[in-house]
Amino acid sequence: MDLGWLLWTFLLLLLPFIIMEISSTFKFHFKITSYCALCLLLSALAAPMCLLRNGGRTVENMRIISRVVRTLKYFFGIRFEVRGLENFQIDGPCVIISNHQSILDMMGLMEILPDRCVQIAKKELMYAGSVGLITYLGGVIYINRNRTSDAKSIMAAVAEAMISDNLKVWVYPEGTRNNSGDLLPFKKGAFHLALQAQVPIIPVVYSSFTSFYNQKKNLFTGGTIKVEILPKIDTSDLSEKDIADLTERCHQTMRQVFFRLSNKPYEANEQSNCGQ
Ligand SMILES: CCCCCCCCCCCCCC(=O)SCCNC(=O)CCNC(=O)[C@H](O)C(C)(C)COP(=O)(O)OP(=O)(O)OC[C@H]1O[C@@H](n2cnc3c(N)ncnc32)[C@H](O)[C@@H]1OP(=O)(O)O
Ligand SMILES: CCCCCCCC/C=C\CCCCCCCC(=O)OC[C@@H](O)COP(=O)(O)O
Repeated sequence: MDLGWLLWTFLLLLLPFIIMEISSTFKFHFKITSYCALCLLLSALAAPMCLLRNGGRTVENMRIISRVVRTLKYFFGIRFEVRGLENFQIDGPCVIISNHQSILDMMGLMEILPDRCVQIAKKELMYAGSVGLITYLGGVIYINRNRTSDAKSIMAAVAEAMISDNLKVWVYPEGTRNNSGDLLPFKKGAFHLALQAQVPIIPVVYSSFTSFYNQKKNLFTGGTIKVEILPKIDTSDLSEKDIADLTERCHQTMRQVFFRLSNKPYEANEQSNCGQ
């Protein structure tokens, strides 16, 4: 057999794998594009409802937004198993911290969002068309992650608003999306905020998406997300010097729960979270 035939046979054998790869890449991008398109569409539908009902930018709009966003999961075969909802039943403000894996997190966020709760988001989200508009109408607080001093002064103002307006604030302490199957070290903003406002912290953990959503493997199928709302952590006896410790404690607790919910054996983390 000459070399040409050998090459053609080899290519022919590879063809099914090439087709499978192209079709899975296509399917993945199609699903992600549909997700973004649906977010834009639902936001465009929710915006007039918010304006008609509440007139402008207010946390009250979050009720409408969460009801609308909760329909998204049916399009993508996502189910939620929620435990610990009773831990949200506290009077007054608190800081809620949770892990952040992907843009799909908006479904998990809205699935359990308590009343009078706004989120901290990167300012770039403001420019995401109708999604930006709906975040503005819902009272989302924007921060510039490239300017620590600006972010800090905004957080200080948020601490005051939490008390005066009885707000809960949802922060992703990893500071960015992370779909690695582990938690990133936590930034300290959420913990400063809780101490400045003298309010408790409620950790929320979502199980790993990697079995049904993985950008690197072009994987996006339906799946079940386990969610656990943990008991509140009191901060009333703590001061600035305890922040590193508190951050580390929350990180460790959430990491343990994350591994348990994701059915993965717990791997002790040698690296300290402090000073990150
Ligand atoms: C249908 C469509 C859907 C609709 C969806 C609607 C909902 C939308 C939901 C949207 C969801 C969107 C989700 C998203 O967009 S996630 C991305 C945006 N969110 C975040 O980044 C939140 C988490 N980040 C932080 O908390 C950071 O700490 C910030 C951003 C505040 C600063 O980060 P930075 O990297 O710049 O600095 P650093 O953390 O290394 O800290 C540096 C030093 O400063 C000290 N320090 C920090 N903070 C404070 C403070 N407050 N007072 C006094 N000091 C403070 C700190 O101790 C440290 O000092 P030292 O300890 O080393 O000495
Ligand atoms: C006319 C302008 C049109 C702009 C179109 C923009 C398209 C965007 C459309 C839909 C996006 C739906 C996503 C829902 C909200 C996702 C919030 C989110 O997850 O933000 C990521 C942020 O937490 C962390 O960002 P990085 O991981 O640091 O990066």
